[in-house]
Amino acid sequence: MSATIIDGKAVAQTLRHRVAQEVAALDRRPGLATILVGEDPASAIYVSNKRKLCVEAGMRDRHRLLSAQVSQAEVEDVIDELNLDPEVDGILLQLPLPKHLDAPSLIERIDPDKDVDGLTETNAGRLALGRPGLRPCTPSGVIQLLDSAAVHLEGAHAVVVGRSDLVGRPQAQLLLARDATVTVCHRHTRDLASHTRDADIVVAAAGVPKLIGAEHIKPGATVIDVGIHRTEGGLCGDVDFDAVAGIAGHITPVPGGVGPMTIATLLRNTLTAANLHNSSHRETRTNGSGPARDGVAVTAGQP
Ligand SMILES: NC(=O)C1=CN([C@@H]2O[C@H](COP(=O)(O)OP(=O)(O)OC[C@H]3O[C@@H](n4cnc5c(N)ncnc54)[C@H](OP(=O)(O)O)[C@@H]3O)[C@@H](O)[C@H]2O)C=CC1
Ligand SMILES: Nc1nc(=O)c2c([nH]1)NC[C@@H]1CN(c3ccc(C(=O)N[C@@H](CCC(=O)O)C(=O)O)cc3)C=[N+]21
Repeated sequence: MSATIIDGKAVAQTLRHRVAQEVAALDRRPGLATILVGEDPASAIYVSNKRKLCVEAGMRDRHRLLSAQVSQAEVEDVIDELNLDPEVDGILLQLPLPKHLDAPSLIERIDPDKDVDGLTETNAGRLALGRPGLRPCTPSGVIQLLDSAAVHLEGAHAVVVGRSDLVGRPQAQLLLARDATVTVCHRHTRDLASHTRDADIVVAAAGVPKLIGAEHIKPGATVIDVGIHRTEGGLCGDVDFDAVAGIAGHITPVPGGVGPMTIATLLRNTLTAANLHNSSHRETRTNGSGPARDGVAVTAGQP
């Protein structure tokens, strides 16, 4: 094995520690609300991890567990209530939702300034236009991992495998915002390996176990594995780690790579949202002009 392993667990811990320090200095504790519909065991584990780390960072934890049979209107009511709750700064609607629910319209119902997943049309639009806003946690965490390993992004050829709303598409936009030359691959891509083999950076987010093998990677390239699969042999990603680690320059493991960064970034986004709410509250008190609605105080190029 020649690749340097990017330790997502360690980078995530550093970020969570930084968030906790900032939270401790605030007058008001930021609050994160998680909504879980149904009993999918993997989703339940993710949400409980998010809640545990939220409390560890000194934030307020709100949780709504809804039955798998809940109606669209009932979920809408929960979102409306959390949108109005001044103690809630961030709302996370865990995906996927049961098939009878209309996920896009529920996501769209979340107040964009509480949308810590960065999935509303407003925040997706802000990202597409390079404006400040809340960014999706996983792709934003990937950028932070690349930065932690001092991987050069400007002018690099980055190939993103996948174009989902949650990962691939925002990942491509974040890399573009950092001046990478970006190729996006998907199910209709002909000859995937011909694209990835040319890449300085490959971000694998296809949801296919061990899709990316040695034949897909240029020697010395950076390989980021977003995929997570539970198999009989334990967790694995979209990358065949053992095969690729012999060729890549940098590689993220599964577990211990992107996953922990997703949660740490969720906490950072909740802090960002709280700072926004605190400053708009102050403005309301001082000049009575109402809450600032012009976006979130982070710079456009940041993850
Ligand atoms: N570590 C973490 O924090 C997170 C991990 N994940 C994991 O990441 C993976 C991707 O998640 P998500 O984006 O939500 O998944 P989706 O299923 O929503 O999207 C998968 C994307 O990959 C593309 N794709 C599928 N098969 C291939 C293929 N053979 N070649 C090229 N492209 C392909 C699809 O193309 P098309 O659009 O044409 O259908 C689609 O755009 C999953 O394993 C998921 O569990 C997800 C979120 C967070
Ligand atoms: N609205 C929404 N936002 C999400 O961000 C979201 C979602 N829905 N639905 C599901 C995916 C998946 N996801 C993960 C989060 C943490 C780990 C994680 O911490 N993984 C650990 C391992 C944990 C384990 O043992 O499974 C690791 O990779 O080291 C993985 C995956 C967030 N997602």
